[in-house]
Amino acid sequence: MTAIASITAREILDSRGNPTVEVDVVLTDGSKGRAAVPSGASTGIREAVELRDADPKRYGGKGVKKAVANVKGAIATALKGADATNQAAIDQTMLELDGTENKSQLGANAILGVSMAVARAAATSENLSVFRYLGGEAATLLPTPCFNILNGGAHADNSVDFQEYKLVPVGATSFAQALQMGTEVYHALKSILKQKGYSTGIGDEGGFAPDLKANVEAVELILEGIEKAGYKSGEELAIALDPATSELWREGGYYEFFKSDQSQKNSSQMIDLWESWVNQYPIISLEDGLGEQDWQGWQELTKRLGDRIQLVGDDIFCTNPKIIQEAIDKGVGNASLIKVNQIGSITETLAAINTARSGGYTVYISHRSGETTDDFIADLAVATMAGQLKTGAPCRGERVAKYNQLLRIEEELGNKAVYAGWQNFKKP
Ligand SMILES: C=C(OP(=O)(O)O)C(=O)O
Ligand SMILES: [Mg+2]
Repeated sequence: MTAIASITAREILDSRGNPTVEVDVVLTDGSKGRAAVPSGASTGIREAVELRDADPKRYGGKGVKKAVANVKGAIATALKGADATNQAAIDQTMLELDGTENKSQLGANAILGVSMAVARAAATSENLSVFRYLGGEAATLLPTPCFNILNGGAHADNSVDFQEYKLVPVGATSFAQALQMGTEVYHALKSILKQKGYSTGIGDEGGFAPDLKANVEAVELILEGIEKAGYKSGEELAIALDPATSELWREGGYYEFFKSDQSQKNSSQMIDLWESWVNQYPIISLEDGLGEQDWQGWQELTKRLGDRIQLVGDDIFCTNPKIIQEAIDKGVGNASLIKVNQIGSITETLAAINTARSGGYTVYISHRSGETTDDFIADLAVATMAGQLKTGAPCRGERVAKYNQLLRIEEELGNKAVYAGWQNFKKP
């Protein structure tokens, strides 16, 4: 047994300039683990609680001193001497100490920071990479990266209603090649935007954030970028979308395109829109195509498009095993996004993945729009053999930290490494 000797924490900044929690764990054999917690902007209503101080004099009420104090106080005391290699017991101790359904007592940001830092320290103690420590010998699958190269919605101050237009290098033969392909198209897109007189300023996840004339123009520009970079769309690179439509949902039960033309659509008109896009373009994955409030619409969407493309639940599932099970039972979606801070511990994240898989759903590991250079999710994607990961554009330090870690993992695996490519997707 390798016991926890000490746990400390501090308030640091994330990529949006908001405070977040960083945790340091030291074991009795001297092994260390550090982790930092991400933060979303377009959050699901049923996510675990991110504890913030609400003191308007510090960071506009966004400080995390309380969460930090909870790590240094109650959590550090409860876990001192605990076996760091028993992740399930570590996480269970924190859940019991918190005692709430949504982690509102200690904060999901406090609990998750410790959960990840303990896993890192335990991996170090066993002289293993994190992906190997969590995934064992079987963990050889490198995820297909989904590069969010055009940002809209809550992640950019532009005219685009939909949040993420992602490039998926399904036809690559290795992760390194996928990264190269995605990056080449990213640069090609930049020159196309410049040529057309659009801004090349970027949004929260490093994708470009131009003021386009229509939401669909983003898809067409990306297809142009693929061609300009010398690749074939639909074969070598395809498109994944996260319109994050919970943000567009209004009380009256309709969707409002409030950034572009103020037009409205009901649920079935939204499904028609997606169907027409899927008919026209090489779209292989659609996340939050309808809002978290629209379960009935989701059932219809799944009936209409579930055989053709991946339908990912993010806001609607919140990485919560109970909600994922409900979705499986009701025929809602066919894939689950997995965000560690939506549920707030590593053990529960793994449970969410197992639940999704038990219903035949694919799993898709994800960053948050507010990130740090912590690269834990790169290892998690390989450890769980998820086969797909999104962590923004191939640009900005906090995004490339994850992609670069996957290059290192691929190198460590050598000829055992397998690139997921098309594995989770249907060809358009
Ligand atoms: C990454 C996302 O954004 P956020 O972190 O803002 O929820 C998302 O919606 O998938
Ligand atoms: Mg999403």
